[in-house]
Amino acid sequence: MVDRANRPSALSAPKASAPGAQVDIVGQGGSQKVVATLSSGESVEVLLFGATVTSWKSNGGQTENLWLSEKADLTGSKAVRGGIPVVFPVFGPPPKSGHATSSLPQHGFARASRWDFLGKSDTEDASETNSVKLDFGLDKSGLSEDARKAWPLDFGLVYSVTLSKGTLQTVMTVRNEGEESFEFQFLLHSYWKIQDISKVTVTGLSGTEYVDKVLDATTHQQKDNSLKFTGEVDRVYKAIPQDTTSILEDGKPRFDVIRDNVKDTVTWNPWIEKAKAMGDFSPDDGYKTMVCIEIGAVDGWQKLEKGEVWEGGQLVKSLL
Ligand SMILES: O=P(O)(O)OC[C@H]1O[C@@H](O)[C@H](O)[C@@H](O)[C@@H]1O
Repeated sequence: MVDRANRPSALSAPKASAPGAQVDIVGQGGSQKVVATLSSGESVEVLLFGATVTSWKSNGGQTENLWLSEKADLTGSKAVRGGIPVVFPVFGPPPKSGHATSSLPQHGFARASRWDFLGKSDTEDASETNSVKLDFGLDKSGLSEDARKAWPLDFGLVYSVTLSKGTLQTVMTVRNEGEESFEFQFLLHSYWKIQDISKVTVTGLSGTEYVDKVLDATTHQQKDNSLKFTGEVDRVYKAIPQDTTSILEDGKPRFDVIRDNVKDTVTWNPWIEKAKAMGDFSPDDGYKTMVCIEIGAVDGWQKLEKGEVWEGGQLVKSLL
């Protein structure tokens, strides 16, 4: 699925421009975003702040696939509530002490840093003209002073967002550009837009162990092949053997989320009380129309030695 050999190196120049896609940079300051639209109408919007995908429309531009809070801060002051925030280099609250990420905020700095737009390019399949790849880059020089102090390592991230007719691919490349090795976690905190959470089932997790953060933070086993949402869910599924997790509505496939070189997936819905408690979550009953299926590498740590590169991400099919 992902051509590792042809990935751009961290912060390298983009390839030639893509035919058939309109790409614009719109807005000012912290609200600046890249908007790409295919000639067939599908579109994607990526806020430079956090390289957060805030909209993905398929079906000729008719179907919005991402949930975005009505109170999401889109000004570059705060991580976005909705879309696809990028979690790096730590997932959740960092280890209390003794780890290089310990002084970072929850979910790390990537979602709250301004990224560079590196450019648009053709996809790897030259015959597939109706698609466009957008590359975004972040390195040490793009961090706030606080984040740089908390994680003073030399790294280069390239995040590639590829829009095709019925799919969106989002892939991260992490490069160790320093002298010392470092450890990281990575997750794509994707908020999928659905019609009615009471009709949603998630499949493709059976037989997998998960940590239930709502129940008791201990490990359980997913016995059947369908996860339903009848209350708050916050689970970390680890080392999932199969590549695809599917979201069904009313028994009909809605999204296929395909992991690429990552093994873990978080399932999250805040439900009534937690949704109300979040100042930037709106409307209050918005939990009914979203489900987070978040692929990543969060069980333990990925280690990169000097000069090494890691890559992982997702391919998502919108099946409406
Ligand atoms: O409010 P935040 O930092 O965006 O996090 C939202 C949720 O993100 C999920 O990935 C975590 O598993 C939850 O525990 C957390 O509540």
